[in-house]
Amino acid sequence: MGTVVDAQNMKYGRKVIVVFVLGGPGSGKGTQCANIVQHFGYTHLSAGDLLRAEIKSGSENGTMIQSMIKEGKIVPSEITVKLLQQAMQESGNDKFLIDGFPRNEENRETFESVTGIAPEFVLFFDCPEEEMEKRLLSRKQGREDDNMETIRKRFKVYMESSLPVVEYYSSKGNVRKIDAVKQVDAVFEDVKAIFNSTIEKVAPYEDFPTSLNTKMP
Ligand SMILES: Nc1ncnc2c1ncn2[C@@H]1O[C@H](COP(=O)(O)OP(=O)(O)O)[C@@H](O)[C@H]1O
Ligand SMILES: Nc1ccn([C@@H]2O[C@H](COP(=O)(O)OP(=O)(O)O)[C@@H](O)[C@H]2O)c(=O)n1
Ligand SMILES: [Mg+2]
Repeated sequence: MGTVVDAQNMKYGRKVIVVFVLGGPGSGKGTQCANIVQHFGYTHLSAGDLLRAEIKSGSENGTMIQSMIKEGKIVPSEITVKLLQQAMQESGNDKFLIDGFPRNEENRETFESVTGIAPEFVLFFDCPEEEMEKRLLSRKQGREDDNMETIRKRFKVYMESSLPVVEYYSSKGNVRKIDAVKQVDAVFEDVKAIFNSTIEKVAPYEDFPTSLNTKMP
């Protein structure tokens, strides 16, 4: 029998592992998530990417989401949690990196109450604002929010609304903090050490390639 946490995290007939990946805009969340996927077999779900896909799909909420992103505001949790839940269900995987979420208390509470899932831990990329600003201004992904005016607003929202979420998990001893100002490879060395020591004691992804796309009975 599982522990209380196991029972809470039982979803779709299997135990679900969620790692929240947090850090300021431009701290390197997406970059490191791509590396973690390769090495540890997680499914990467970026809340921002899901919201941008929702805009592109022409959904009824698209216009509202687009204007909120342009203003650096946090989209109502009801929308974001629904998109995350759908993506988790469709993935067929049971290990998720949830990137850029929860970004405020409302995100955190809604996810917790709707899914009943508690994160295994929070991976927190700690990076000075001037480095994040430099990275965002040279990120060439054609994003409407990577301009100085919106970046300032995003930094303000990050300080006022997102950092308190990190503090919440920190007070529960559930945050793994990474020095994100280093080069990509050096950051990944630190990330790997965390995943190797925290979760992957059992076996690395490469040893069980067939287990990933099958739903457990
Ligand atoms: N450690 C790093 N050093 C320098 N540039 C980085 C580093 N990590 C990511 N980048 C670059 O900075 C930009 C923002 O990275 P990204 O992973 O998109 O951050 P986030 O998802 O946190 O906003 C991208 O252009 C990326 O290539
Ligand atoms: N949980 C979330 C995540 C992102 N977003 C919106 O999407 C924008 C971009 O988020 P992102 O995670 O892709 O941005 P980065 O931190 O990767 O630069 C945010 O500034 C918010 O406007 C949101 O409303 N709620
Ligand atoms: Mg990102």
